[in-house]
Amino acid sequence: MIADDLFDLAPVVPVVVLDDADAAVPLARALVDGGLPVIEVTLRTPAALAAITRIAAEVPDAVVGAGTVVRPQDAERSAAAGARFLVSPGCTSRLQAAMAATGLPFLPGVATASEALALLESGITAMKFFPAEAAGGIGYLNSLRGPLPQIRFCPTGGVGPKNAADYLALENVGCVGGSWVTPADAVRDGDWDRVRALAAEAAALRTG
Ligand SMILES: O=C(O)C(=O)C[C@H](O)[C@H](O)COP(=O)(O)O
Repeated sequence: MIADDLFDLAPVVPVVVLDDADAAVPLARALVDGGLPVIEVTLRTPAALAAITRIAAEVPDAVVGAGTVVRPQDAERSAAAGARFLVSPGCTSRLQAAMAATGLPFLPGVATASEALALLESGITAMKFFPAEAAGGIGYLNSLRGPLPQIRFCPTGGVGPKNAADYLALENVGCVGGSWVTPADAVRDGDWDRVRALAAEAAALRTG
């Protein structure tokens, strides 16, 4: 799988923050059952790597990756834990090299045309656009399409049920990411029915 393939698996990538690795498997099952097999577990909590390992081992239909990859060692550790893709909020040359060295597909974060151009020089055409709403939103992404039609983005940051369909309608958007599918209280309370329902709504966003 290359990074561009991630875009074809699901319209929405849930961005998950897990404090308890025991919640990882039921959470992932709820997302897969709802129709969202691609799951980004952020490395924001000590439980994250264990959560990735458990999902990779126990939920075969899920494609679990690591988010918030910000240091070169995060890339190696995520790969060792079983992550199948990597996502970073921004990128540096060291971080790019470390992510590439894992052999995994990765979505490096960009917020400007220059950052996108720097990655394009390495042949990278799939990127995260972060923080999507704060960095210019739909208008900005649409403006990038003229000079950079070969790049497809996963906008994340401020994307939710109100604007996700509008992002997905852009030709240079492959999928969107966001935390709204896995609200903190639902995860804390183990309300997997709610997560499954939110995932089903999100999975239905891609109209064609
Ligand atoms: O953790 C990372 O690697 C990030 O880059 C940030 C997340 O993707 C966004 O914080 C999700 O944004 P919301 O959907 O607005 O909550």
